[in-house]
Amino acid sequence: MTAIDRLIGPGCGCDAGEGAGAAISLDAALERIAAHAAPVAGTEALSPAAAAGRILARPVAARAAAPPFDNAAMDGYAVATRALSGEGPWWLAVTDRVTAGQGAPAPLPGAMAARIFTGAPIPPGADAVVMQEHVHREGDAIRIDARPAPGLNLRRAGEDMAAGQLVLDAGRRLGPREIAAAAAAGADRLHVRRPLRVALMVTGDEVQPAGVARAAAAAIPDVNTPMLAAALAGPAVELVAVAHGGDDRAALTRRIADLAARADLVVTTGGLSVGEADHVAPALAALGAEVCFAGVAIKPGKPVAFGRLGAATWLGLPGNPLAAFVSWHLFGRALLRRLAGQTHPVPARRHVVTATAIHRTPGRCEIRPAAIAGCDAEGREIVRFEASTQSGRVAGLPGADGLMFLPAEADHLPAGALVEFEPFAET
Ligand SMILES: Nc1nc2c(c(=O)[nH]1)N[C@H]1C(S)=C(S)[C@@H](COP(=O)(O)OP(=O)(O)OC[C@H]3O[C@@H](n4cnc5c(N)ncnc54)[C@H](O)[C@@H]3O)O[C@H]1N2
Ligand code: MOO
Repeated sequence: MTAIDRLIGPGCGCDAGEGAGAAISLDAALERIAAHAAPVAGTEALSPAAAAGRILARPVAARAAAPPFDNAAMDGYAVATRALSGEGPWWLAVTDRVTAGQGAPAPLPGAMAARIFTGAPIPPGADAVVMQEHVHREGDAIRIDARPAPGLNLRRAGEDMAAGQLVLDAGRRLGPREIAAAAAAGADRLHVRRPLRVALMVTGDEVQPAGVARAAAAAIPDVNTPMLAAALAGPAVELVAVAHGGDDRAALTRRIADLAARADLVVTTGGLSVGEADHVAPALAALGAEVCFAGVAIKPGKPVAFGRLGAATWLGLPGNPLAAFVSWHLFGRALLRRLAGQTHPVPARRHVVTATAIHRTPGRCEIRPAAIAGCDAEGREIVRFEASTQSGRVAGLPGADGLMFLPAEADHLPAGALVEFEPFAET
């Protein structure tokens, strides 16, 4: 009998035999998230600046060529190279002054020059800009000693983007790089997904806000609420509720039902294990949740669970803070991306080598915080880490650069073993 009675309800489509038994693999769990979480409906149109951090719902194509007209790449003098006859030096009268932002300049008559500034439109007839440092100016004339090549210091219309060119696919998270491209494409409105409504609930009577916990016997400071609120902070998420569920099962059940009615995603921590005081799974069962997995063969994070509760999605993280952190990193972020419609691939894991030997109990894929500590003689990154994984300890997290993955079957890995590593940097 599993902790959750109604594993894999109708419509979920998961493999009931596998899901209801032992913990499934990390990859199988990620596949179930991909298969059973769908992007939420609802989009809005925002200016590029206001869309920062949101997920693009429609592709962006260039409204016009970028740059829109030929313009100067340097401050200097626009000239017509074909009008420079014979050998230099050439003396040219300066007939015009063209600044960035002014209207269309007059055509350049033959062997003359126009003073021009970076970004200013190139006068018709000119085909090169000579930098002012390469010109000798006397009064209203300039002397050029070396023949400029046609196209010198010119930025041609459309050389960055052609009109109509696809610049961004739907599903991209809009960071500074994407917003730069969208703005250059002339987009004044970007269609983005509405923010995801997320409710967060930690459980356990012993878990209290830090100030309360200091004063109370047998209480511990709540790590998971601030940690997950920080992980969720950002324009693509609206944190609609931050709740604390106590160890009263009926009250907890009502609270979860309330959160599920208000949120696209309910994230709980704790109460997932097998003790009588672990009430989250029974509460979910009482509410008729469809559970796609409950238990993944990873360490830490084994009890992590995922399913649906009415129209909401539920992610149950273990209470131990490192287990909650790791399972959020692996599954929470994948689930958020999926619900938010973010389809652009995130950077893949890379390979690194271990600084020291590892002895461990095989069985679960182990995910251990690790810090990059330099490179070996072959240029491979070396990682350092603590001697064992303790799912209640988080003191080492600030010193880590990412998570390393130790294969489930490995009981001994020598120093210098090749392992997978996923950096913490935004993915
Ligand atoms: N008999 C068994 N016991 C346990 C098993 C098992 O298979 N059989 N699994 C262990 C594993 S692995 C984990 S991980 C934990 C997960 O337990 P829960 O998800 O039910 O979490 P809790 O029991 O509620 O809490 C565990 C631990 O974490 C502390 N905690 C909880 N919430 C917070 C918070 N917000 N901030 C800081 N610390 C928190 C809590 O006080 C407990 O010490 O179960 C093992 N047991
Ligand atoms: O799976 Mo638990 O998260 O090891 O402590």
